[in-house]
Amino acid sequence: MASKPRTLYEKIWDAHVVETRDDGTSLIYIDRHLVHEVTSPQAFEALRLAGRKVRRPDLTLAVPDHNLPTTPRVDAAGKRIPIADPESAQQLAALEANAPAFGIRYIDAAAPAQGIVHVVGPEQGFSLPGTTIVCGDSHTASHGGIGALAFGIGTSEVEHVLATQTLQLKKSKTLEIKVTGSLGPGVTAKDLILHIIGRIGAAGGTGYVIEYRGPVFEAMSVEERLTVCNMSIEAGARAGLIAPDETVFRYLKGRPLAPKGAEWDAAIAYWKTLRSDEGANFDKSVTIDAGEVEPTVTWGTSPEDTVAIGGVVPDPASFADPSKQVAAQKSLDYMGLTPGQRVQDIRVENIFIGSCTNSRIEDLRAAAAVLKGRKKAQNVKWAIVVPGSGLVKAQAEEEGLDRIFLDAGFEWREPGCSACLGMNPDKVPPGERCASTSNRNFVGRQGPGARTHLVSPAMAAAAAVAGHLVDVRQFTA
Ligand SMILES: CC(C)[C@H](C(=O)O)[C@@H](O)C(=O)O
Ligand code: SF4
Repeated sequence: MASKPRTLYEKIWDAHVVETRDDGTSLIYIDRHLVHEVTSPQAFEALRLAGRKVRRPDLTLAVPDHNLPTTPRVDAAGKRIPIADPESAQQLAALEANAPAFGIRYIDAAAPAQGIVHVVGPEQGFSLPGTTIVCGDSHTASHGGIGALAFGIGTSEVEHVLATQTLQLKKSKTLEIKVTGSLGPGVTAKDLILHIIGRIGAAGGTGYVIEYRGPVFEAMSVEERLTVCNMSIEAGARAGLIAPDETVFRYLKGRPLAPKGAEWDAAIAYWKTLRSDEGANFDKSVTIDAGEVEPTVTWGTSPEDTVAIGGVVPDPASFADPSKQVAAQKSLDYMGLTPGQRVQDIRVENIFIGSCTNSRIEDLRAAAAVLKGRKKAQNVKWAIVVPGSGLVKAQAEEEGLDRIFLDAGFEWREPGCSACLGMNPDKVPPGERCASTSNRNFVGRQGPGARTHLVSPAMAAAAAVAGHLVDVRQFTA
């Protein structure tokens, strides 16, 4: 008898179940564990107190990213410049000490391969198709872009994975997001995922693992797929997945930690089986026409508060749900916006190009293509580009992108999370606006009182030149 058709999620899940208990929870084997400085100190401390070791240090990779200032990390003499903020300095010191003490592979803050953990994983070939990947970080969903079942966990779970290489989990439901047609010129993966979240809502994916399906995703580069899956968590989903294909295999081949030789051939043979079977059943399915997607921005304080660039700030009364009406009014008050205001009239004083959503080489190329030969507007006080990793930075410099950014009036920084969240010195001042390529526009996310508009890299670059949110297609037409 033919076996029941399974979704990609079910295939990866089945391959990792160690045991399932009567209450429906399962013990899942974890293939890869990424560790950063913010959510790991207590986990290591607990192991130390219990006298336990890390079960599989070889499957664990640590790299600092959140708290590091993006200013130079070594002085002219090659000496490390200490971090001024005591808490950040302490967390970095803890990771620097814990990694060698527990035998874990560590990428130093000043090493060329350092970067945002979700940029580093795929880049090093640590994140692989069909693996289970966890990290004490919600945007671990990113790695779904290479076909891994990847999701964020809490600090106590970080400890559990370090100690046992397993995790207790309940199986998620499956949500198919099918995108038909193709994206128009100037419309990017970021616009698409913002549009999707606008459609299904910030809780639309709660309880689900999303699989993104259709020709649009098949045509995407790995970088674009990572952008899409990165924001699955902003739709409330546990994880996001795109079936791995030749594009992914080509991307991974030869990466430092990817399999080699016969192991590579065996891996490819397995990875080719990683797609949802014909007739596999999803618990829910949503279809979106790519042709309807415009360059998209957010107007409020939830990633679901999206609007096409040609649109207007919505009237809270226009929402059917009374609680959404209240939330929208609060958002508008915080954002300093009025209903009916044209989105293109919203002036911005800050531009942030970076974060695990949009700091890979293609993102920087897209922004530089708009900025080439142009300058940021007078009213834009602060514009920074923060490459996702040292390798991205080096590649961009080789291509001369740094010159384009600097000539346009941008700062060119060291890799890290930067202004994506206010945990390091890169902050947007209170009451000011930022066109940001990051993934969260929450109250205070980029600093107390900061007002965030989420956009694609090309849209951020266009806003820098115009001094207000603007349709990038005016620049590229
Ligand atoms: C600090 C970290 C735990 C947090 C996360 O889990 O996502 C951060 O990366 C974020 O983006 O808000
Ligand atoms: S770049 Fe932003 S979203 Fe990504 S891990 Fe860092 S803080 Fe979280």
